[in-house]
Amino acid sequence: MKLLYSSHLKLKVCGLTQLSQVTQLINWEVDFFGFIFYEKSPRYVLSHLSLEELKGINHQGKVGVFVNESAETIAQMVAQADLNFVQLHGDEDALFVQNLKSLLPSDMKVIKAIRVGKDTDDSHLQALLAHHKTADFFLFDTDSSAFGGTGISFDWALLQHLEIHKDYFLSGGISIDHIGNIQHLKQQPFAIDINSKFETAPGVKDLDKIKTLLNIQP
Ligand SMILES: O=C(O)c1ccccc1N[C@@H]1O[C@H](COP(=O)(O)O)[C@@H](O)[C@H]1O
Repeated sequence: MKLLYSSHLKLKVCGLTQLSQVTQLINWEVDFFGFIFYEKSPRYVLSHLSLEELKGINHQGKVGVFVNESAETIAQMVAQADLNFVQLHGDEDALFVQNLKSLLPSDMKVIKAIRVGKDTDDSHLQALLAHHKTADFFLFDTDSSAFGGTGISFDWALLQHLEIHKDYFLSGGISIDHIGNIQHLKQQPFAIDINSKFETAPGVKDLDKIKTLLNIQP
């Protein structure tokens, strides 16, 4: 999929709840599909789709998003929905990730969300990255009491001073309006993660808007 100025930048569409939309996005060669397994989210996927329906989605980029869920439940959901990636969006620590990985298939990738708050500084962020060095990917998002899906961006300037040493997803209120600023980042994201800014209602994606994004030229 060609996105923005770079043919390497991948796209994750998160918070999906409708099979027809997933099918359309697969046809448009979107790379990753995020399903929220957090009951308090308005995008809680199991209110709309069964594990069987999720399993039936034929794609290698299925991401389950979990918030402070037990490792055993995550492993169960991974097996039953045939997920390819686990995104940990809560307060999970490195020990939790290690234990979780021991329960998951060996090719399973873990994305650790690093939530950036108003008072987060460089040294705190750098320490968090060091702590989570066993995760396969980082995902930077805005901190909030809802954990995610707020549509609020954090100050990307904070990333400029970090040594990230890992592929990362850029997230948090990403919209068409400021997406062009990504090109100024020192370490380019592996993927951008879009969610609430591309919706008509929580969990219902605005496919016209996503199409516009996919057609953006440098
Ligand atoms: O979308 C949610 O409801 C959600 C709830 C709890 C944790 C994560 C959630 N979504 C993730 O939040 C980010 C940012 O979303 P937004 O662009 O700010 O709306 C995205 O990575 C989703 O994976």
